[in-house]
Amino acid sequence: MIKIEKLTKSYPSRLGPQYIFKNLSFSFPTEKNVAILGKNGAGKSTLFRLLAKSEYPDRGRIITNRSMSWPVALQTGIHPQMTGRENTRFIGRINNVRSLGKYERYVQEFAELGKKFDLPVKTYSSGMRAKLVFACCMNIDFDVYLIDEATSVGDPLFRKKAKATLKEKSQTSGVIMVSHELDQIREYCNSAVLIDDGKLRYYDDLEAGIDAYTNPAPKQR
Ligand SMILES: Nc1ncnc2c1ncn2[C@@H]1O[C@H](COP(=O)(O)OP(=O)(O)OP(=O)(O)O)[C@@H](O)[C@H]1O
Repeated sequence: MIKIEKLTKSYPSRLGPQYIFKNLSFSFPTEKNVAILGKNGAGKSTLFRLLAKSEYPDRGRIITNRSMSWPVALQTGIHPQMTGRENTRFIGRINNVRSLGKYERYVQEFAELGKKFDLPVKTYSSGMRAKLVFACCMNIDFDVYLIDEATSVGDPLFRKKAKATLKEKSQTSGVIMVSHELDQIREYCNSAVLIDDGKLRYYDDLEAGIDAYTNPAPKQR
């Protein structure tokens, strides 16, 4: 169960508070993989951050009994001064990974960083950092993976592996995905939530959701 209850979220601005969601209530289906759709600025990333609890609402709450990954592309929780290995252990610990040694070995192998796994992350290229975060996330068994453009991680070889891993996860766990790439969405999702004007509309059929997103009905004046 992932339930949004009477949630309000705004950001301060010079024009006064900008409301993204006002008193929003919504239930995510748990047996489906959900694509979050909406035009630029609709609030997809904001919703993602709220789901991941990396941001808090002004009012209201999100209730869930499912474990959710952090949004992979955000790279939150990575400490530049710490090495890849230290970051891996830290992430494992805060996510209650049982066998930290095994987790560390899996991440090291998956991330393909070689000796640099023992160097501070601040010395990594952006692709290396992204690979580390992706490896840390995919090697934890979450109920739901929050995916934001994550399959564009790394070089083409790594990307192939990232896609295959994500495909496997999408068949055994839940996926909530934000992407403007419809091909990517079709690969991992089978339903959609369309954000429009601060409201969420659920489409049990992905294609119906994509159609509503790409061919919006004219707005009433
Ligand atoms: N930290 C912030 N401070 C102020 N305003 C913000 C902040 N983050 C987002 N916003 C505003 O909230 C609204 C929703 O932004 P969000 O990034 O969630 O949209 P999005 O649907 O993910 O857009 P895109 O498709 O362009 O990535 C936008 O109007 C944006 O300007």
